[in-house]
This record gives sequence, structure tokens and C-alpha cells, in this order.
Amino acid sequence: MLDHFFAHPFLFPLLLIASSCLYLVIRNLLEYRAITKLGSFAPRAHSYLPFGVDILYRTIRHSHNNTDIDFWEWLFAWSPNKHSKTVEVGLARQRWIFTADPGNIKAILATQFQDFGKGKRFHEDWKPFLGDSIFTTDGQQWHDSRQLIRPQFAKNRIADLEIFERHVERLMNKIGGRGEEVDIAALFYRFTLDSATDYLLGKSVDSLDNPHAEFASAFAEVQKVQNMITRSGEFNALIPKGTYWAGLKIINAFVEPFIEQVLRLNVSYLKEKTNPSFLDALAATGIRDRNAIRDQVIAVLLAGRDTTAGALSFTFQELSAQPEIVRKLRREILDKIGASKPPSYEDLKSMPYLQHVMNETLRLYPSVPFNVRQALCDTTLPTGGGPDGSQPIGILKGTTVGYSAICMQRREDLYPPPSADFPTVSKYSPERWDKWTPKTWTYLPFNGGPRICVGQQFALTEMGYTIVRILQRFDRVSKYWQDGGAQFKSEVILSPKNGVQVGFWEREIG
Ligand code: HEM
Repeated sequence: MLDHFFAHPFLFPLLLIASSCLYLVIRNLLEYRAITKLGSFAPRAHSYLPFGVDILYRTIRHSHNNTDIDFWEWLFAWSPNKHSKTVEVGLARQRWIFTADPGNIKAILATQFQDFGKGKRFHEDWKPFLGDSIFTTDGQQWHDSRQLIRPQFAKNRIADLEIFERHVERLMNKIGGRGEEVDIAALFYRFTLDSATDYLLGKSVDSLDNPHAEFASAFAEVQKVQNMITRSGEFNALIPKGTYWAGLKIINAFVEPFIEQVLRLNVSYLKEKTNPSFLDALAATGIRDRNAIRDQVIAVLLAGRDTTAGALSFTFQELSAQPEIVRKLRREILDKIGASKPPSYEDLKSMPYLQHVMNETLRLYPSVPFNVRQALCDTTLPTGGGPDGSQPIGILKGTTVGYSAICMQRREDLYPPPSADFPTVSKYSPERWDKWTPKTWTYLPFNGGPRICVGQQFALTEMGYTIVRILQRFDRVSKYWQDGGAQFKSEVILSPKNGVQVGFWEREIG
């Protein structure tokens, strides 16, 4: 037998290739049978190279050019039915589904919540940064974190606006009042870091006053590398991680003394404490595990900081381009509380135009534009399959499903036709909210279902408070940023690509 191999040197490699091909054919057949037993296939985006290498290259190119939205639209164009935005792709031998259909997103997030989760891979990739926190886990582990964290965002906890006042005052002191050019986005990122650390730990990192503070730089670096790790999937071992480990050391060294301090206090004292920080409140529940506390605090910091800063930045980008919105918003603010009194939680809620401005920002610029879930069992998605795109799609355990709030919220077919009251979808117009409410599951800046953003009210309060205080002091906003080109980038969280250069004009007193 061995003689044959030596006599025919190509026999062994040929046999190897043939058996690999046979294995692949059988595997694909079995997979095909399993999927068709559950439902249909979605229209497929074709690749012209093995393993979808051309599509992988396309993803990387679009991500590099900050045109991810164009990549998703390119994918959706493979669907023959223009009202179905669900397609599938084979990437590195894995089947991926991409969707911007409200029915499918509702299934992933709510009606079939148990079937889809963040998955093992996400947990592993994020473990060094966020451990076993609310952000990285599924099932019981996630549920326990959610139970622990949710009460900290109850109305009575977020209606205390003292913290925002402290930091917004500092923010405004960095803005000249004679139209001087300032990158307001850069200031908002420092402002939300300061207010979030103050709220979470009871002590701010004060990055508005010390922009190069070690913590701020370390946090930014860790986020950047984490994003690269997440995007590179199977190949993440190739990402250099030196600055990542160094950054984590700095973050932990900053947070740990606060944890040590709070753990020295007894639970009954913490329960009675007036104005407790998030950390105090966590420790008051009796939790004593240092790592668990650290993970939850960092997770909430990550979830709450860039999201709110980005949304504030886009708001002022749009306000600077449309002075009539600034005038109308100021009128509402002055009528409601005047030019100097800080707004209360109730004041903010009773300013409809302010609420419409924030809704409109999050419609065009949802902070988490692209998101992903993994099928935790064999299941289906309700729509997008079959020749006319109306059949359920069969989904096998482990399939990755990408879904996009930004693509869905920019779909013209999900809105009323344009009219005098309702401008085209791409226009920033808070007025459209006067007589219109989006159909359910078509507007999801905070996600939906059991995993809906736990900080939604905190975020809207912080944003509203900041907008009101700025417009009480300044009555005009000049636009210095340039039109054209990609205006945003999406490294997990959407942010303005080149900052937001504007100028503020202090109102004349007297
Ligand atoms: C404009 C501001 C914000 C937006 C648009 C936003 C949006 C979102 C979205 C889309 C998710 C779902 C992520 C996922 O499951 O994959 C989420 C989750 C979360 N958000 Fe927010 N967020 C904002 C601000 C905040 C703030 C200020 C906090 C806290 C201070 C916060 C805390 C959280 C937490 C802890 C989760 C995880 C919830 C869970 O998995 O159960 N967010 N947010």
C-alpha cells in the first residue's frame, strides 16, 4: 500500500484534496437540509472569490473610509424585493444574515429574545475590558446584572441634576462667547466622561480641566483596540495589544481605590447615605466581589459616555446649520424657565420641542448604528426568506445576525410620503415629530425588548439639561464645519468624523 504512495507522489495530496472537497460538500448538504427544515434562505449577496474574500475586503475598505452605511446598502441591493432589507452572505465559511427589517429586529430583540444573544465570541473578546458585566453576558448572568443595575437608574436617582450643573458650567467656561471657533464635540466627550465618573464613582476625572489626564487617554486607547479586536473576529490574535494591556492597568488602578474605600463601609451606612454614587448604591446591595463591581462600573461608563457625547455633538452640528431651530428652541426654553434658572427634570419633560430635537438627532444618528447577535439555538427569523422575501428564514445555532438601526431609520418606505408637514427622510427636522409617531419597531435608537438601554432616561436628561443650559447662555450658534464627505464614523458608537467646529454668541445682557 505504502509503495503506491511512493510510486505516485501526487496520490496522497490528491486524496487529501478530494476528501476535503467531499467533506465540504457533505457539510453544505447537511447544512442546507437543516436550514430548509426550519425555513427558507434569504437572498444571497454573491462573492466572486473563495470564502467571501472580496466581500471581506469590501467591509474593511468601507470601515476604513467610514462608509459602513454604503456597505450595508450595497448588501441590501442584492435583494430582488426592494421592501425587504434582509440578505445573507457567506464569510470565511460562516453564514451571516444582515437585516434592517423591523419584523426581524423585533424578533431578535423581543419576541424571540431567548434565541439570540451576544454569544460566546463577544464575551471572550470583551472579557479583559468588561469582564462578566451586563454588557457582555447572556442568560441568567445578564439577568442578574440587569437586576442589580436597573434600580440605579430609577427616576428619583436621575432627577438629581446637581452633577450635570457642575460639569456643564465648566464646559461653558471653555466656550468663548464672541463666535470663536471651538470643536464642541471634543468638549462634549470630556464633559460626559467627567459627569459619568462623578455619577459612578462620586469623583470626576476632571478631563475638561485636564484634557490629557491619564485615565481619559487610557480609556480612549482601550476602546480603540477593543474595536479592532471585535472587528477582526477569528484573526484578532494578530492585533498588537501592548497599549490595550497598559491602558487597562491604568483604568483599574484608577477605579480600584474607590472600590476598596466603599467596601470598607458597612451596608447599613451605605443604605442611608444621601446622594450615593452608583458605586455606593451597588455596594449597598451587599455585593462584595471586587471584580464584579469593577466590571459593572466600567460597563456603564462605556455604555453611557460616548453615546451621549456623540448625540450632543450631532445635535449642535445640526443646530449650527439651521438657525431657525435654535431660535425656536430658545423661545421654548425662555417661555418655560427664563434665561438663568436651571431646569428641573419635570421642566425638561414638559418642553416638547426640546424632546423633538433629541428624537430627531437619534433618528438620523442612532448612537449604535450597527449591532450584532448570535443565534443561541436553531431558530427562524420571521421575514425576508423565499423568492418574494415574505417567508421565514431558517437560522442555525451559531449564525451571526447583523442588524442596523441607522439603515432602518433612514428607509423612506417606512415613513409617510414627503409633504409640507413632513420633509424628506434625510432632512433634519424636529417639526416632523409634531403630528407623527414612528410605527412600532421602526425607531430604535435605544434598542427594544428586555435589553433596551437601561440608561435611556439618564441620557435624555443629561442631553436635555446640557442643551438648555447652553442655549440659555448663548443665543446663536455659528457653523464653521465643512459640508461634504463622510460626516460620521462608527467605531461601535457613532461619532462625528472630524469633530464639530462651531462658534457660540453670548446673549446681550441688559
Ligand atoms: C444617547 C445616549 C444613548 C444611546 C443612544 C444608547 C443606546 C443603547 C443601545 C442601542 C443599547 C443596546 C446595546 C446592545 O444590547 O447591544 C444600550 C445598552 C445599554 N446602555 Fe445605553 N445608550 C445611551 C446612553 C446610555 C447611558 C447614559 C447609560 C448609563 C449611564 C447607558 C447604559 C446602558 C447599559 C448599561 C446598556 C446595556 C443594557 C443591557 O444589555 O441590558 N446608556 N444603550
